[in-house]
Amino acid sequence: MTSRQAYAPSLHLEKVVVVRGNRLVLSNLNLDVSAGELVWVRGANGCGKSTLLRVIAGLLDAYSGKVSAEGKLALADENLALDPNMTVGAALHFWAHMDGASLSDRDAALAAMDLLTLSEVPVRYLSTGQRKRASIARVLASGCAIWLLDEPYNGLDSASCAHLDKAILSHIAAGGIVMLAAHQSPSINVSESLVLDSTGRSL
Ligand SMILES: Nc1ncnc2c1ncn2[C@@H]1O[C@H](COP(=O)(O)OP(=O)(O)OP(=O)(O)O)[C@@H](O)[C@H]1O
Repeated sequence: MTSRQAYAPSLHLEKVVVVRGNRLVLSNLNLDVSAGELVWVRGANGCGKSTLLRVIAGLLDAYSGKVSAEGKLALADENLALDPNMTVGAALHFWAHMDGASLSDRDAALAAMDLLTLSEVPVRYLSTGQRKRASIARVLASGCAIWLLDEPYNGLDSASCAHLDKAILSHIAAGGIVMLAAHQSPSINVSESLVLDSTGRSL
């Protein structure tokens, strides 16, 4: 988290219900997350982990209930929001600029995800793991207080997993919030584990 955040971030979900297609995906979900917390969202395929992050990010509407966030949010999911025809450095700078972040924030994010040597490479040439690292770097460069990371470890080698762990630890130590959806237990300590069951309830 950067010094631009002048107040403590928080997330609050109250009786959130989400319907997708004709299916109840999240059912009466309550959640409170405070500054400095890492929440691991887990559960079986299709239980609603990605849906939850997208609802918090404001990309999907809840059918009912309340979602409120103090602080700016950044989401990294399977959709790579980087222009394939730009270089990695330019694509990340574009988003950092949109988020009100600086070139040095972008450079710090590139360094954190070990992408400096790929800065001049077009996004379309990246391998799967490199694309994932670039997607995470976009969140790191955003300066947002609340990170929503959907399966961020998928496709990463062990060195990149360690880079990501370090970035998450540093973000929560600085008072940020991380919501992390993953099937595997993160190797760093989580503050809370939110387990969704197949009917979208938290266990
Ligand atoms: N666009 C959509 N329209 C209708 N239903 C959808 C849509 N997208 C997802 N769903 C359904 O919503 C449910 C939750 O999907 P979601 O992607 O949130 O699950 P998940 O827990 O992230 O799964 P996984 O572990 O496989 O990534 C699934 O039953 C899925 O089929």
